[in-house]
Amino acid sequence: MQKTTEESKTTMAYKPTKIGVIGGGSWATAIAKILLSTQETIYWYMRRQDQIDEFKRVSKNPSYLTGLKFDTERIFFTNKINDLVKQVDTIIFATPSPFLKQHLKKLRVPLKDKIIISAIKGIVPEENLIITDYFQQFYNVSRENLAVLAGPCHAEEVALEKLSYLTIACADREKAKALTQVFSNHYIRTSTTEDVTGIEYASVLKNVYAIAAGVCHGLKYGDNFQAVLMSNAIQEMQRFSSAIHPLPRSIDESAYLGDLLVTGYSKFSRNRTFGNMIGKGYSVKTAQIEMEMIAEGYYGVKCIKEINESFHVQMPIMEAVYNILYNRASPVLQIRALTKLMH
Ligand SMILES: NC(=O)C1=CN([C@@H]2O[C@H](COP(=O)(O)OP(=O)(O)OC[C@H]3O[C@@H](n4cnc5c(N)ncnc54)[C@H](OP(=O)(O)O)[C@@H]3O)[C@@H](O)[C@H]2O)C=CC1
Ligand SMILES: O=C(CO)COP(=O)(O)O
Repeated sequence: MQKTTEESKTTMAYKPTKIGVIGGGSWATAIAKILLSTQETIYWYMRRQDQIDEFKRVSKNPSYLTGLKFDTERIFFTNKINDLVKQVDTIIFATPSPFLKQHLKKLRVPLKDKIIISAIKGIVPEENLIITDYFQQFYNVSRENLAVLAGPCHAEEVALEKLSYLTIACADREKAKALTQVFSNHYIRTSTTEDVTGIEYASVLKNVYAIAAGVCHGLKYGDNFQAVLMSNAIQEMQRFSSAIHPLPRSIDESAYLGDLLVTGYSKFSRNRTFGNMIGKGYSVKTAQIEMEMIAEGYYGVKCIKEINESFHVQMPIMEAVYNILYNRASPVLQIRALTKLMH
């Protein structure tokens, strides 16, 4: 009897072997590169067959991280989400949040027995749910089978193999540990945490604060003010996280503060770039069209604003970004008002 229990424990231990990536943008491409350093083969869903055909022809993603060469013999591409889900035990979602439902709409294969990893730093619009809550409520995936990939890590630096640190958040420590093996190589170090919810909200908020940093830069505020803005941003993040998911956490760890800093300061940040354009006088629409990539904070700020209507956390930076992006408020006046609240 004892032996049977031990045996079943062994067979139940999670070992990711068939891993699928969902998404065709920069982050999905960087994740695929990391995975191919630890796995023989991967499965990869992209929405457009023409992109897949071109990828196979030139051995590169034709639109994102175009300097990266791939051994396409080791990649099973598909533009049919069901085909990918059927094949794999572990699925990494790396699409921008506003398009997630568009892909899931076509799904007929159940997800409940898969390990789902969200690499998305956004919230599902309309439902206003963080990604793990969405999969739990709408796809019946248990907490233990849901993980988040977080940390300060720009796809462009992964492409260049610059040393980066990732964090896997999962309620099940053993699964998190198993996943660190998948995401660790000579330029990526990976650690674990159980604060799934806190990390997800922090990953959304840092995008909003990076937009604020960009707006200020575009308005010609200097590094001195940006440092004050970032200090106030981490306090705002701490207040919100404590209200929405009270848990002892060290907000100065790299998945929270580190990600805020890299997104607020890096030239690679889409959110900062977007904010910078707004500060320089571009309209929201024009900035979005010119960027050609997705600034998640644009969508995130609306969701956080709506969620915060039930929590009433004092969030002046988030409010200023919301007013600029959704109420056509003047960036000059909004940031000037914000400077009076910073300390
Ligand atoms: N880039 C990074 O360094 C990091 C990004 N992330 C997160 O990863 C997620 C994905 O971002 P990222 O890879 O940067 O995004 P990108 O801006 O690089 O890629 C955009 C993706 O969205 C798709 N897309 C664009 N328009 C539409 C549309 N109308 N309908 C459906 N799909 C569309 C594109 O598909 P197509 O090419 O077919 O148009 C492409 O796959 C985000 O949540 C982001 O916060 C997290 C960590 C790092
Ligand atoms: O999350 C990121 C870095 O950790 C990417 O941020 P951007 O989407 O602003 O480029």
